[in-house]
Amino acid sequence: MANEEGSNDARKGSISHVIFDMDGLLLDTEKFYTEVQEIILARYNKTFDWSLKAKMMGKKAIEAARVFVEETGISDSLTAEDFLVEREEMLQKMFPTSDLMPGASRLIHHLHENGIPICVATGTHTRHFDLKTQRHSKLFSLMHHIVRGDDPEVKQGKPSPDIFLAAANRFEGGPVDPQRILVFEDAPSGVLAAKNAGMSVVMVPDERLDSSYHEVADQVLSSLLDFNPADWGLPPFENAPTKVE
Ligand SMILES: O=P(O)(O)OC[C@H](O)CO
Ligand SMILES: [Mg+2]
Repeated sequence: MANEEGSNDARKGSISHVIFDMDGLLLDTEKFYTEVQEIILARYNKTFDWSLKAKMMGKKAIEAARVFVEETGISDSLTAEDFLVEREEMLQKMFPTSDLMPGASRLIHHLHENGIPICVATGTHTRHFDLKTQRHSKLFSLMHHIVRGDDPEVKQGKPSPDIFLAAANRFEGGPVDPQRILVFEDAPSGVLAAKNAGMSVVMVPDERLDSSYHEVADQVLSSLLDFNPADWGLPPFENAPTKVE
C-alpha cells in the first residue's frame, strides 16, 4: 500500500474534499450485476467468478460488457451490445430496490455537517443512476455534485482518471488540487483511476475480491463503519456507531 512507502502520510492532514464511488461503495448494487451475469453465463454452461468480476466492476457499462463477452469466450454468440440489452430488463427491476451499504449514511451526514465538500463519481449512466437512487434522493442531495459515466467530460471509464478529474473540477472554487482529495472506492479499476488522478484512496472491497487488488490503495477497510476521519485529519466522529447506519 502507498502509505507503506511513506508517500501517503504527508497528505493525511491536507485532505479538504471527498469523492465517493457509488456502486458497491455507497449502494449495495454490485450483487445485482453479479446475479444477472451468473444467469446469462449459465445459458452457456459457464460460471461467473470473482476474477472476472474484478475486471468488470467500476467500469462503464459497454466497457464492462466487452470484458464479459471476451473473457468468457462467448463473443461469437453474444456481442457486448446484445449482452447489455439482455441484462437490462432484469436490472431495471432490481435497481429500485437498492439498499445503502453499512456506514454510508453516517459518513455522508458527518462530512456534510462538518462542512467537508463531498461529491459522487460513478461509472453508471444517468438512467441507471436514477433507478438506483430513487429511494435515497435525500441522502444524495447532500452531494455538492454528481458525475456519471455518461458525462461528456468522462471520455474513458475507470481506470482512466477522467471521472475523478471532472469531479475535482466541479467543486466550488475548483479545480481542487488532487492531493487534497480523498476518494472512497470498492473496485480495482476505481482505485487505479483515483491514483491515476493523483488522489488518495480508501478502498472498501468486497471480501471475495482477491487481496492482490488491495495493494494500490492507501488504506483498506472492510466496511465504511470502520473509517476513522481523524486518520486523514478530517473532523472526528463524536460517537462510535451504535447500529448499521
Ligand atoms: O462503482 P461505480 O459507481 O463507478 O459504478 C460502476 C458500474 O455501474 C458498476 O460496476
Ligand atoms: Mg464501485
